[in-house]
Amino acid sequence: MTEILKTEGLSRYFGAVTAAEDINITITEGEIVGVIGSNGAGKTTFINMVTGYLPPSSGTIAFGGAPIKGLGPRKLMRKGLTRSFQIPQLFLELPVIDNLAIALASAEHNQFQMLRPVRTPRRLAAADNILEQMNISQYRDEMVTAMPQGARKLLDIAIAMLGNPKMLLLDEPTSGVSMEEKYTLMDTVMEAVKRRGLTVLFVEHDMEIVQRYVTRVLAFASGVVIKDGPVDEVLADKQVQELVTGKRKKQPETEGDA
Ligand SMILES: Nc1ncnc2c1ncn2[C@@H]1O[C@H](COP(=O)(O)OP(=O)(O)OP(=O)(O)O)[C@@H](O)[C@H]1O
Repeated sequence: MTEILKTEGLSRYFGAVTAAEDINITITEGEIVGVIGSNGAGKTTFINMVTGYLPPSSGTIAFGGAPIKGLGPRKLMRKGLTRSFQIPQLFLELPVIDNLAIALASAEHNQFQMLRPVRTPRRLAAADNILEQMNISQYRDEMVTAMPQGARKLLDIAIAMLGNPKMLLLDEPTSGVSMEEKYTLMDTVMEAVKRRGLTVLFVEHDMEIVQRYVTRVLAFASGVVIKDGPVDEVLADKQVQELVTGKRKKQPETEGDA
């Protein structure tokens, strides 16, 4: 199995706050990995460091065997590492098709070049293709504001998939999405992911979604990975149930405890 992402000793501090500390993980090609943890556990900090949005305080990151620490999001995108956001980063007052064409244009050029046409036939073809795969072609010429939340999430993930990445990091793909829309959204994303053979790491608070779509889980608490393993094993872990899923209450210490 080929290693695609490896972090060693990855840490990030904000003054006295330890947002992430000594994260050592290795992900192999084709894995679908869930990242779980309570609020403030360090999940987004970890994703931000890996995708070039936040410089680590220390540690190393390798993608496809090459060091990537210090590279910005755009360079990482060109190497095949992309992401989506908890709150979709979209131009709300532009048509869906233009959001895709602009994303492609800005990924292709070092600086967004205002005088070049954005809607080229090649970009439109790529955009139409991904809209179809994500089942949102019906919104092609609508403003983003006309889309329900689930469809906006799909558009944001479609943008992340545009440049044919090798690995996709999704920050809470189902947050803000209604119960009825959640499974349809995840089925659509996973079908596109499997068709393209992508490796995926996604942050998720909903344990039903985690159980249904991932094979491996990283559980974060207080900036540290407390458990990394197969989904059933991690979700059954006592410490994970106490600190992350809330399935088990932490037992009060008795007098005899040191
Ligand atoms: N820019 C920042 N400045 C200061 N502290 C920060 C900053 N970003 C994150 N933190 C702190 O780092 C810790 C980890 O935050 P992070 O956002 O990574 O957690 P999270 O697991 O993604 O939480 P959530 O599930 O709420 O999104 C928290 O204590 C948070 O307050």
